This record gives sequence, structure tokens and C-alpha cells, in this order.
Amino acid sequence: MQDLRNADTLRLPNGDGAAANDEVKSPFLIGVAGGTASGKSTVCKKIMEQLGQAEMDHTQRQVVSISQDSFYRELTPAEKAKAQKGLFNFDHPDAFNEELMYSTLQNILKGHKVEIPSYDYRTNSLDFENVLVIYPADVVLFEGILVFYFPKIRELFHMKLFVDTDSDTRLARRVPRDINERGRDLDAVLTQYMTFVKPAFEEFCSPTKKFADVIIPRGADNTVAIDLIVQHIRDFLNNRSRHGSTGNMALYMNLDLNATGAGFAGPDGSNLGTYNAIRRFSTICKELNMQGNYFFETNKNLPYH
Ligand SMILES: Nc1ncnc2c1ncn2[C@@H]1O[C@H](COP(=O)(O)OP(=O)(O)O)[C@@H](O)[C@H]1O
Ligand SMILES: O=c1ccn([C@@H]2O[C@H](COP(=O)(O)O)[C@@H](O)[C@H]2O)c(=O)[nH]1
Repeated sequence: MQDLRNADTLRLPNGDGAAANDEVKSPFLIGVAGGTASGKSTVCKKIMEQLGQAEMDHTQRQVVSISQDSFYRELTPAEKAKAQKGLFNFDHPDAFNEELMYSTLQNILKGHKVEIPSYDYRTNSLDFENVLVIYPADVVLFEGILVFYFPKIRELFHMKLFVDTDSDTRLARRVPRDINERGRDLDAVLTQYMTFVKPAFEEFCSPTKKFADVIIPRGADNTVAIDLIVQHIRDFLNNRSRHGSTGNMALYMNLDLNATGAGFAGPDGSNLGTYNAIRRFSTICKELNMQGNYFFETNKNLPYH
């Protein structure tokens, strides 16, 4: 297993509290969207496991996963009363603190340590007693139903995944989870689902699928897709450690290999490693397209060959 600790450093310009010569780690930021109970957290867990990070002490982790639920905004007493009766819409974009989400992700990208409260679904509130400390990492996964909804947050991701699990399966998973883990009763779960969850999924979450680079049908069951994503992350990190922090993911994904002079050179003037990594990745993707396991939204610059 590759040691992700040596993957990259980014030299920040002056500002934001960073000294001119501070070497800070800028992570590869992956957004993971999908409907409720589609398997977003399970997919993130599998990615972490395959990168050898799941069992590690969190202070040592080089791959971390954060939930968008930690950015629900604090409710007013009136809203809280509604929430307790299942009458608050937690699936609407207004339920989230967009500014805090944006500034936190920016800080993470600058390699700053950040603290994120966990979310208590039983009390419908943030739990500041249980704070997750995010140390500078190489890969940060940010998962939630609406992570691609807000344009300026969407633009921060280097890679966007959408976990696409059919709605019957999602409901069948959500009911026992909400009863067993989130302190709800069957009636409340079904009423909330029909009143808020399902309509909001159709209005706000499902349309964001078009922004995904990779759509993962069947979620964590799709081991082929997960293996490929993990391989892609490894390739990216290898590329970065060879060529420095200029191995930017946007370039990596959008490079037009057919254009004259396309490619980006590493410090030694060679771009062969990157070129090969992209070719390998796109070839595998093409094969998987044919199997219907895994596919890309149209990216005209991605070299299918
Ligand atoms: N592939 C799967 N097969 C069976 N159960 C699953 C699978 N993926 C997730 N689950 C279960 O479904 C529930 C929701 O999964 P989770 O990953 O938490 O979804 P999300 O993060 O999208 O809400 C959890 O109880 C989880 O254990
Ligand atoms: O207090 C709350 C906060 C959120 N929810 C529901 O949670 C899901 C999002 O979490 P997933 O893990 O992606 O399912 C969302 O559909 C909200 O309805 C809640 O019920 N109570």
C-alpha cells in the first residue's frame, strides 16, 4: 500500500495566516452526493479502507471523510419544535449553513486544521461535545445529499461522485436506519419521507447528478467502480508526488490528449507518467461503460480511445 504521507505539499502565497515559506498540504477534495441512504457513507468508508486508512488513528489519517450533515444550520426554537414533530424540511438547501460549509472547505484546501461538530439526529442539532478534528490530509471526502447543489461549493471539488441507488432500495434502508439509529418511529419516518425527503430529492438532489464526473450505480455493491476510483486516487497522488503540487486534478481530468502540444510537463520536462495514467484510466472506464457498471457524464475532453 502506498504511503500517502509523502503525497504532496503546496506552497501557499502570503496570507491567511500562512508564512511565506510554509509548506502546507492541499488535499485532493472529492464530493460524494446521492439521495438519502444511497450508500454515500458506505462508499466513503470503502474508499478509505482500500487506501489503508480506515483503522488508523484519526490524527494520523491521510484520507478523511466529512458529512454535510455537520453543516446543518442551528434551528430556532420554533423550528426545533417543528423538527420534533417531523414537520421541518431537512432536505431543502435552506436547512444548511452554506457559508460555513464553504469557508470550512476552503480552510481544508489551504491545509488548515479544522474542527467539525458531529450531528445528533435524535435532537436535530449539532453536537459540539463530539467534535471531529480534521488534520491536514491528502484526500478529503465530503459526502451529503446536496454537496453539488451550491455552485461555489461544487466548484471546489477535484472529483465529483454521485451514488445512484434506486429509490425503493433507499427507502428500504432508511426506514430501519432511522428507527434503530436515529430514534424515529415508523409513522414519522414514512410521513417525513413522503412530505419532504422524496419531493426534495426530485427537486434538489437528483438534478445535481449531471455535475458528477463519475456515477456509481448500486453504491457500495459496485466494487468495480470503487476499485477504479481508488486506483484513480492512487494515480493522482503518485503523479503529484512525482511532479509536485502543480499536478492539478482539473488539468488531469480535462486534458485533451489530441490537441497539439497537449499535456503538462513535470519538473524534468516529461509528461509521460501523467499521459499513461490518463490513458490507463480512460481505457478502463471505456470497458466499464460497456458493462454498465460505471460511467462518466459527458466530458468531451476526456480521452476515450
Ligand atoms: N450495499 C449495501 N447493502 C446493504 N446495506 C447497505 C449498503 N450500503 C449501505 N447500506 C446500509 O444502508 C444504510 C444507509 O447507508 P449509508 O451508507 O449510511 O447511506 P448514506 O450515507 O447515503 O445515507 C446503512 O444502514 C447502511 O449500513
Ligand atoms: O435532524 C435531521 C437531519 C437530517 N435528517 C435527514 O437526514 C438525511 C440526510 O442524511 P443521509 O445520511 O444522507 O440520509 C436527509 O434526508 C434528512 O431528511 C433528519 O431526518 N433529521
